[in-house]
Amino acid sequence: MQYVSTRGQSDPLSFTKAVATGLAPDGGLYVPMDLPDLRPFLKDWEGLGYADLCEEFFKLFATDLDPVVLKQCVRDAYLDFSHPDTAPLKTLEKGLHVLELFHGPTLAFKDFALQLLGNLYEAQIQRTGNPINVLGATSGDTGAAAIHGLLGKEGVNIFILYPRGGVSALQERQMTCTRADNVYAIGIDGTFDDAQNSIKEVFGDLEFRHSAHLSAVNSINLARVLAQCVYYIYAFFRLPEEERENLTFVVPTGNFGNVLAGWWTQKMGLPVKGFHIATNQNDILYRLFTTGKYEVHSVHPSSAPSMDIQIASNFERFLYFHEGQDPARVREIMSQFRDSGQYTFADFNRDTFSASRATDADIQAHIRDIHEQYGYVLDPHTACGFQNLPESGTRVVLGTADPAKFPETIELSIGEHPKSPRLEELKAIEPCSYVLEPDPESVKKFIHEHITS
Ligand SMILES: Cc1ncc(COP(=O)(O)O)c(C=O)c1O
Ligand SMILES: N[C@@H](CCOP(=O)(O)O)C(=O)O
Repeated sequence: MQYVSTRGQSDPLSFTKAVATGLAPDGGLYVPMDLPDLRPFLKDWEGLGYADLCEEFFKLFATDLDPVVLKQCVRDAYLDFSHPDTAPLKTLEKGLHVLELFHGPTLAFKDFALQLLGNLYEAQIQRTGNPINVLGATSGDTGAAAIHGLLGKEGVNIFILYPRGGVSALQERQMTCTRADNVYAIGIDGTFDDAQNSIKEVFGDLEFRHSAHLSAVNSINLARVLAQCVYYIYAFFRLPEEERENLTFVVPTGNFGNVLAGWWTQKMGLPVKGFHIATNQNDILYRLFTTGKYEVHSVHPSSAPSMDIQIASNFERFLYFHEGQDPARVREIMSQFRDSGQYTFADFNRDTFSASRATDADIQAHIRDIHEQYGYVLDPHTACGFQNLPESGTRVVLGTADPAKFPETIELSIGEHPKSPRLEELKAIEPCSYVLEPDPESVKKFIHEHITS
């Protein structure tokens, strides 16, 4: 399987090369040259455990990776998940389920891909003999999961930029209380978008990228999106047969990586009716999917802070398919968007997507209502999924984080203060963090100083 850039001006690469490269040299994102047809495999995959399913899925994509290495990477990735089902489906009532994706080591759905990516990077280091320096931007969860996925691995430094004051206190502790001397959690005065733009520019400096052996952990990295495809297939098989028709996945959305992964599985033949994009008050994707206009507004901090994002990087992967896999069109649209902060589609095809936006008041109301109705506690991101929930068919809401990461909002909503032992133990550790301007030159200087010292 080969991977091409959405902007069409970089050479196609194999899986291992595309994963190692992260952002394509032309600034685009890697996508499979062709999405494979999963339908011939689905019957055999039903009943597989999570790791086995993940391995079978990746065999179709990681075609240049030694199958023994792939097996080991996948096996190890899901060992530290605390639930025997890895991604359990919690039924609230017939036709309404929460897919709990927060039983991994950092209590958010990012663990599904980042534990695996950490192992793929370790295998890369062993294969090439080169160290890697990982650079990422986070609004809270990616940073924690990336750090955990790479902690203790030989030959790795981890640089994570996050908005100071823009992540929850416990998310910040997950990044700053590691006691590891190869982890650099860097607070910036700016938004997640500023951090993401800045690291994209750093990756765009190809000379620096190569000399510093930089690797990406955000969902610009193809392996992230592929790993996130697996739980949609797994969830489908966990539904009773009569609930598999008319299935909508409801996906709390920020950087568009999670819902894109689901949409790809549908394009590959998983029989899903549609996807519901659930944003918080930072609603660029809601506005796009309801009006056809993609326009940046400023970010307003919300009680679902990991989704305080305006410039959704995986929108470009959707755009590539929306524009008939025409990289020239992608370049034209992305360039206009970059210059003016907006793009209006004359003929926007929203495919099988619907969308909603939730304010902070809505988030609290959903946490309260679902608790009252079902005795179930939602985290604030998952709560966004209950806004304008599609009324018919089967709805599977993706539970993207453990409520214990956001105890203040839960307390305000239902008067309970959820706790998790994994988070409580961080409170005894002295945090270690750095502060930087979110400009690419400062980031490069910081990385250079710390990898050469
Ligand atoms: C808890 C949580 N929910 C939802 C999202 C949205 O996922 P995505 O950025 O892939 O759209 C994120 C991160 O963005 C998150 O951390
Ligand atoms: N919500 C994310 C934002 C980064 O998204 P990614 O999927 O591109 O890594 C976070 O928690 O950091």
